[in-house]
Amino acid sequence: MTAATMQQQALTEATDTVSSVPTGLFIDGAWRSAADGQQFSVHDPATGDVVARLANATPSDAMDALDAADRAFPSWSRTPPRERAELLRRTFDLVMRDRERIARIITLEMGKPLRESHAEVSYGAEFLRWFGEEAVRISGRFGSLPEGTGDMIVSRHALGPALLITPWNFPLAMATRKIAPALAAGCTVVIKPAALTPLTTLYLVKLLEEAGLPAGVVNVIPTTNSGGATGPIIADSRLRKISFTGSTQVGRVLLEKASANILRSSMELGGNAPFLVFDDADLSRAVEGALVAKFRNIGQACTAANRFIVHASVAQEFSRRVAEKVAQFKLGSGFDPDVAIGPLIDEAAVAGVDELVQDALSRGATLVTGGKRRGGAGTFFEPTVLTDVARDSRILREEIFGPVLPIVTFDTDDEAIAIANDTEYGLVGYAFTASIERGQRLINELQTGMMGWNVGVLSNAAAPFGGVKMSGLGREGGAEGIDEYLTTKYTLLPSVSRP
Ligand SMILES: O=CCCC(=O)O
Repeated sequence: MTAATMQQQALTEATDTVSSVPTGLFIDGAWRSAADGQQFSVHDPATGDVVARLANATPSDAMDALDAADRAFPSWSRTPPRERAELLRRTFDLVMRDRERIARIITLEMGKPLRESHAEVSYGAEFLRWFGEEAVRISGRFGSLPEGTGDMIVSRHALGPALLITPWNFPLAMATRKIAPALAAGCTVVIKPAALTPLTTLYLVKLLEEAGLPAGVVNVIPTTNSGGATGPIIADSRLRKISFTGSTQVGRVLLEKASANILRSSMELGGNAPFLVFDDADLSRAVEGALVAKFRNIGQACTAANRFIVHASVAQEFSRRVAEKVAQFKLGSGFDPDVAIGPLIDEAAVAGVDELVQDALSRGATLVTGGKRRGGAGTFFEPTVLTDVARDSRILREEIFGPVLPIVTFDTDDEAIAIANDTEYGLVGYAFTASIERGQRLINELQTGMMGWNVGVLSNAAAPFGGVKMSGLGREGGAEGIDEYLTTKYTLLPSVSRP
């Protein structure tokens, strides 16, 4: 079969799959249309075509969702952890059963190449399995006061109803990374998926329903009126937790709103990841790492390497090898099996990336490959490599969120670390060096929540994902992920004399 035939067949299958995605809101265990009957459209970014029309949740729907989550909380938080775990495990099995369908939905609504959508399904499903396993390991402790006058019990409890706001770039994984720990902890949720990519979440909720989800435990409110729908929920004192993944700008607004009721808040915000290549690095491994750290998800990941900081003695060779590979990347529909770079999510994304490239060029950067948007239908930007990027270029300060790889050089370790830390963000850093001492120094001195040492991708359900500085608050995944949905209670009782 030719690539074109395979692409057409995959697109047809995806369109068929979308017809099995519910188009309503899911509130209190039932699918329904929006209170005012309004709908909105979801588009395929590769063609601009409308792929679905969905109910557009109103503020009144949103409050119904919170009511349902609040009503369900007492019973769900007392449901035995093993039962909560088994619901998550059954959902994991159903996601794996339907992985082909889910991958197609992701590519159709978000644009990434189908093989990357498959990788997202595996990655996203793991949060269901991992937190199912964590649900039965929520523990406290017992101790005595140092004075011997009392005994203390430290217990942990589900926080209450949680609002989860997810982004468009990993429509499955960002939903499971929040829903799974919340449910494992005993919290109930209202989830608002990104209006650009709500189909994957709706399909996931259909699977949760099939797995036996009790009414009200998960409620979904796709909407184009994000602030209008979530504002009243955040202002309601029954809500006890907010978890958001998205831009620092929006995170700051949500934190301000959340401060009114002193809400427990998890914020997974922007990044500006440095990618350091030292003179002792294995260059083949560094090039391989650079390609995945930059071009995974078409560069649209908060973890995407944003600034390539390369030792002057290897910069020319590194740039040559990277550019040679990038120039071969095929740009096109994610359903084409040969495509490495799909469309950006929308017009605004293309315009934003273009502006950053133009700014860098105007300050003297050299364009090695790519550099412009592709004409015709869809929102495509060529995979691009820039060298000699001036330090004051916007592209080194702002999150690119697109397939552009800018390279700067350094001479000393001190200089490399200073450049890497010269940002308000601190999500992840990548470092390629064979030196253990240098790696250890970087662990201590890179101002980030995560570090990839000789690897270009590090996301995993078992790992605590999160940042420092303006990259956010809290951790998702790992043993730490469930803590975000639990509160700690200390109880003191008089000590009794023990033998
Ligand atoms: O874009 C944010 C999430 C990226 C990831 O989980 O690897």
